[in-house]
Amino acid sequence: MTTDTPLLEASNVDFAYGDVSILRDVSVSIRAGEVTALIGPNGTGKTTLLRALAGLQVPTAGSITYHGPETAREIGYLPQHPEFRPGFTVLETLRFYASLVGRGDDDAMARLESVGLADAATRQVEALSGGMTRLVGIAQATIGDPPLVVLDEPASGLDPGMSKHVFAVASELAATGTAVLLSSHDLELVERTAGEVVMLDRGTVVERGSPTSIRNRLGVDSLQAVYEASIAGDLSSVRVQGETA
Ligand SMILES: Nc1ncnc2c1ncn2[C@@H]1O[C@H](COP(=O)(O)OP(=O)(O)OP(=O)(O)O)[C@@H](O)[C@H]1O
Repeated sequence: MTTDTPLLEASNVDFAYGDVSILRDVSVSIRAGEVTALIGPNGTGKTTLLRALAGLQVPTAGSITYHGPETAREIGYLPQHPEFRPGFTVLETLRFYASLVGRGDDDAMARLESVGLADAATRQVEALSGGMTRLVGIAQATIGDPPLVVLDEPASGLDPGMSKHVFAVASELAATGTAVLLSSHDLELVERTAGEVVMLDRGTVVERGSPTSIRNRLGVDSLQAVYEASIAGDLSSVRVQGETA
C-alpha cells in the first residue's frame, strides 16, 4: 500500500446521541506514515469522532472503511480517560494486553521503555499518577504494532517534557509506517508534529490540510492564529451541542 491510499476513510459521517446531533457530514482520510491531528474546542465532537473511527461506536449515517492489512490488532486506542484493572503491576498489565495479540513479555517491556516508564514496571497500576496512567495507556495502544494508532489527548495532564516526548513517540511511530491519529489542545506541538490537521467546530470540519498549507491559505503565521480565525463565536465559552437555550 502506498501512503497515497488512506488506511482509514470516513465518508459523510453523522453521529447523534439520541436526538442530539454531534457530528455532521464529517469526512476524513487517515494515511499510513503520517500523524493526523484532530483539533477543536471543548465539546465539539473530537472524542466522538475518534471513537467512531476506532470502531467503538457506529455512526448514525455515513461510512468508515479500513483499507489496511488484516492483523491480530488493526487499531490501537488510547481512551481520553484510561483506566486499568487494579491489583496488577504495570508490567503485568501490559503483558496481559501483549498476550491478547500473541506478543510476549519483551514487547510489553519495550513499549514501557518507549514511553519512558520502565522504572515504574513493578508499580501497581492503581498507584500511578494521572500522567503515568496515560503513558501506560499509550504503551498499551501500541502493543501488537497496529497499523493505526488512535490517541485521544495523549499529552493531557503530562508535564511539558513528557508532552514533547509523547509527540516524539507519535512521530517515530509514523516514521515506521504507522498511521497515527491523535487529538490535542497543544497547538504548538500539533503544528510541529502533524502532517495533516483536521479542525472540527460544532461537529463539522472547518479546516484541513498540512499546517503549512492551512497557514498559507489563511495568510497567518501559526496554527494558533488559524484556530482563532476559524473557530466561530466566543472562544472563552463552551458551545454545548444540542442545547438551544
Ligand atoms: N454519552 C453521551 N451522551 C450524550 N451526549 C454526549 C455523550 N458523550 C458526549 N456527549 C456530548 O457530545 C458532545 C461532544 O463531546 P466530545 O467528548 O466528543 O467532545 P470533545 O471535542 O472531545 O471535547 P473535549 O475537548 O472537551 O474533550 C458534547 O456536547 C458532549 O456533551
